[in-house]
Amino acid sequence: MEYVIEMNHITKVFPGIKANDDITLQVKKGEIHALLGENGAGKSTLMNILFGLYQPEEGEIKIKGQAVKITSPNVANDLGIGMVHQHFMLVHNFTVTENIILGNEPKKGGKINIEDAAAEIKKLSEQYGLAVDPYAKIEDISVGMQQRVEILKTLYRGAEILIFDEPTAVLTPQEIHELMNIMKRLVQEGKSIVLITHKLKEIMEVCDRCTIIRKGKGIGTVEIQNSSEQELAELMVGREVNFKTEKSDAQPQQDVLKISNLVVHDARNLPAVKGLDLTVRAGEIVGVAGVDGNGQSELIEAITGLRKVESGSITLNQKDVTNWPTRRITEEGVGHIPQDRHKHGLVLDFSIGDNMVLQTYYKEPISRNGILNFGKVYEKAKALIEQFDVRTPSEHTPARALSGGNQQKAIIAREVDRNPDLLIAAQPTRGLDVGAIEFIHKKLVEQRDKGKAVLLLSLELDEILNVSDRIAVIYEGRIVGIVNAKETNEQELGLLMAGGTQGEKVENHA
Ligand SMILES: Nc1ncnc2c1ncn2[C@@H]1O[C@H](COP(=O)(O)OP(=O)(O)OP(=O)(O)O)[C@@H](O)[C@H]1O
Repeated sequence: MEYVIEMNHITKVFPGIKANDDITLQVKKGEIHALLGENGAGKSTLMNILFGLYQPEEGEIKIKGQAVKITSPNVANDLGIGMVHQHFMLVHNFTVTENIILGNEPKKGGKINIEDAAAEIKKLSEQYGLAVDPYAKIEDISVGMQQRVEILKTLYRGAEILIFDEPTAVLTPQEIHELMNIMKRLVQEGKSIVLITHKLKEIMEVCDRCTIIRKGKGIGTVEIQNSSEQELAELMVGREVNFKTEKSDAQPQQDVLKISNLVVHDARNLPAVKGLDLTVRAGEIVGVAGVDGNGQSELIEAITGLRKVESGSITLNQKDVTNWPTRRITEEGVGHIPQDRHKHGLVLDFSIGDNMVLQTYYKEPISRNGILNFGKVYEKAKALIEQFDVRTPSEHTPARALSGGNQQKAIIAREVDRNPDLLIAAQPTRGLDVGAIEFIHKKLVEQRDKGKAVLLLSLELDEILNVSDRIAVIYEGRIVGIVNAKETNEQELGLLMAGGTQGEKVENHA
């Protein structure tokens, strides 16, 4: 059998951790090969080695049977390896074409020839079903289209092997569906794909084989047609995983959050939240379901004091907190697991310990008489790392060096530990592995059972249905329906999310 990629017995050590410990990955030509593992298992490290960003301490790499040394991404490109990163690397005020040819410009008489490039891009986009407008500016196109530009960039450079690093984490369900079709088309046309994803459904849908790694070690490779979601989850985590969150019926009490007729503008100063009403009570989890871009981000930013409220009101425990500064809102009892963990969740250059006390560093017992007690900071951090299973060499490690999923666990640890009256969780499990998702869902339910109010925002309907007690559907900046989670299903929610009207059996608590 011809392998396009052979990574044999790869070992890579970082200070304090063996990120890859004798891992072997063999990818056949024309297959979609999944790389699966818990957060911090070492998937990105292995792919960064393949793309020339890191050098392994041990092991060999063969591309199409030839032993190679991939010393930089340029060498990887020359070997026909392309990488579609999770965080896109595009210049926002350049056009699609300008981005694709950047560093690889076709020249005619010393001048860059944009027309030729655009024609070539059009040809590639038709061949692989990657709809883009070559002359559109990146800042004006959707996230899904930006990703297609990243894919085209690799194809334009002649990639035969494409690495996708959690490509669906940032996409809407519709865009995910399109991406799955694009991947199928790419392999039909002879390309080979390595797909890093935590979503087992996606693996079952498009992949041929799957290599599993656990804590830096290779566990094995399975044929997808002979496997199941349950088996993959168990191989990855090393124990049985429960996909369904166990919980008793909610016992809701008094109103904690009450939002009335709220109007909030977006970054372009256009109305994004347009007269929204919503109540979350102590002892319940309210899920907000909706297609991305219907005012969810602006709603959370308004509640947490990150964005101005134009009109309407937000009350917390009967106190009007509309347009209060963020710190006062936090002190009033709001915890926030933000959507964008890099922008609003962590200071990446601070240690994980320092990040654990971002909102409490100036208070007792972390500080006394204005003096920070580092012993207390690290004692607290150590306890949270242990309790929330944050995989890090130590509490002194900079947040930046943690894997994406472990950064998220650190934020959740900090926010849940403060035991806020209202916990806002926005996409709390994005990028997390199934074992960690199970754990986080349990934590949300625990908060609820302690009599706290939980507001969950998620684009994953599975998550909304699994965790919430009531579900509020947001559409064009308003709550268009509130349903009991036990009495609804994906179809009904999908209809409401698309602006449909609410059926008879819907209760109304807004
Ligand atoms: N540049 C680095 N310096 C130090 N440690 C690192 C570095 N990059 C990764 N690590 C560590 O290596 C381990 C593997 O990380 P890696 O990012 O490969 O995991 P992953 O499987 O991709 O995780 P996730 O699914 O959460 O993205 C982690 O413990 C991480 O903290």
